[in-house]
Amino acid sequence: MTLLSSTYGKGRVRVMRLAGDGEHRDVRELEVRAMLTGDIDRAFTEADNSTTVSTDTIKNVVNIVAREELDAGAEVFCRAVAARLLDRYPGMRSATVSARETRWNRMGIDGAPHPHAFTRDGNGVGTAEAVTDRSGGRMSSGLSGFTFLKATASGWAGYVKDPYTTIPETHDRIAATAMEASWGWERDPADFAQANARVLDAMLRVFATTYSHSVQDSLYRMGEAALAAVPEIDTISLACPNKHYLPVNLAPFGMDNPNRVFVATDEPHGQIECTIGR
Ligand SMILES: O=c1[nH]c(=O)c2[nH]c(=O)[nH]c2[nH]1
Repeated sequence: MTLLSSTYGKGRVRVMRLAGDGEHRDVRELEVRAMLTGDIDRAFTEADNSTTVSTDTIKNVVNIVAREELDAGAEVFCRAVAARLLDRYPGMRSATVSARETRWNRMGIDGAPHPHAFTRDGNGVGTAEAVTDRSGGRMSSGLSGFTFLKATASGWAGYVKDPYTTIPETHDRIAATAMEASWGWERDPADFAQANARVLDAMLRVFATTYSHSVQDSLYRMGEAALAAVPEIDTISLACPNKHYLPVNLAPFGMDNPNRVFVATDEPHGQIECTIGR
């Protein structure tokens, strides 16, 4: 038998960092996963742990870097953890460190930002990943489970019709999704958080302001807009369920339903995915 590949590390390392002083605080909450490859195979094949760093130690490295990097955004934090693991453990070949961010929005009280009270942003989580080996690395950022809809200006028509087809064409429907998006950095932007916000703004502007011929059509044009808006990214991947809202048949009650009453469904759902580059 042959061990074809191996990796290991620590998942779901939950770490909250506080920056600021006195009354004023910034909060950054991440769930981190740190995975290593390298000189680790004999732990799998020979029951020999002599080159294996404990996953408990990997968790400790996450917390140590957290103490040192109180102000770093998720991307810079992931890269710092990956770099520390490779610096500290010469037997390791690569480190892949990813994070999911719980975003805390500063409360506004009497119209003013509160110095240390926050509400949790319920729409999706931010993601970041640093993949680092001894010749360099690559970073990506993203959003997971970001949910949005438009109530008209969306249709589905002109598709293959055959004896198996039952869905009617429509030029007016609800389009809704919970988006998984990630974009790759060709170079660092001046500010990751601001650049990420521009990626999202560009995508939502296209979604909201243009007619959607399909989820496919919207995703491609949203990705194009993100690439145009942020020159530092070189790819963007989008994966979107088409969360169907199906018109309810009210004819048995003598009522029409010109796209006013729908049943909200989670399953089955269309699943539309693409990756766009320059
Ligand atoms: O935007 C859509 N894309 C599809 O591929 C599809 N298929 C379907 O039944 N409805 C839709 N809507």
